[in-house]
Amino acid sequence: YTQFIKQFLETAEKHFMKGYSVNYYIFTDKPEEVPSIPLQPGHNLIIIQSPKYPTWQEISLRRMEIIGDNIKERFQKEVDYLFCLDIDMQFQNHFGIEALSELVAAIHPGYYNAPRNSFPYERRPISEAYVPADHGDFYYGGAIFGGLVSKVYEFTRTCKKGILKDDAKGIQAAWQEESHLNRYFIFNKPSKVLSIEYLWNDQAPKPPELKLARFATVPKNHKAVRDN
Ligand SMILES: CC(=O)N[C@H]1[C@@H](OP(=O)(O)OP(=O)(O)OC[C@H]2O[C@@H](n3ccc(=O)[nH]c3=O)[C@H](O)[C@@H]2O)O[C@H](CO)[C@H](O)[C@@H]1O
Ligand SMILES: [Mn+2]
Repeated sequence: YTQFIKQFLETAEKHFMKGYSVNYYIFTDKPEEVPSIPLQPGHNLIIIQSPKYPTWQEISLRRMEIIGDNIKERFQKEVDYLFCLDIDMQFQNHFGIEALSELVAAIHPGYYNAPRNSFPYERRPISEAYVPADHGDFYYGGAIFGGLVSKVYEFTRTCKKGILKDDAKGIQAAWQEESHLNRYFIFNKPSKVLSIEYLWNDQAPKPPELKLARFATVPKNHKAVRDN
């Protein structure tokens, strides 16, 4: 996934939080593969060495734990707000402080127009990510969440605990950490819900109601980038 960093950072420099100070924290097990990109004054790139996990599902799941640990160790001293983002993404238009709030989630582009009973929430009651059939308002994407550092901390800690409990039972939620995220936001409402402009799937045709995308997926060859 290090191949996605260049485009992510170059487009972030054009569109993300322009005029504000920004720290980019890149989590990777391959620090030597992080390209050096010229950054604006007041912008910093910090590489955080992370363990290698055997499957893409575990890498994605473990983000909750890694982000939480790092909030405690350093982010809370260094920043006010955090956005936690997938790397296989690019910025395409302005993405600024209008997106900030105490706790922020984004509607998943695949389900913004879908009936609730089609949302891929975790449906097994044995899982900590379980969502009963009569619950849920939106289906959120796992590729972006954020907010005040303290709120993101609480959120990542709760998800991590749920993930570990599931692990002890030998199960993994339907969409890994995205399932735990969705469960959390049903019972702890985000103070801001971002529309599909802020999380768009660029491989899908744009519906007429979407005039522009701000943050969108980059196509990836699953076989080439994933170990499993
Ligand atoms: C658009 C969107 O909502 N995407 C979500 C979706 O699939 P995606 O297909 O977008 O998941 P993905 O393959 O992008 O993995 C999630 C993220 O984990 C990181 N990563 C993953 C594998 C790896 O070998 N190295 C690495 O760094 C990387 O930042 C990547 O962007 O479902 C996943 C469930 O687990 C996550 O919730 C994603 O956020
Ligand atoms: Mn992704």
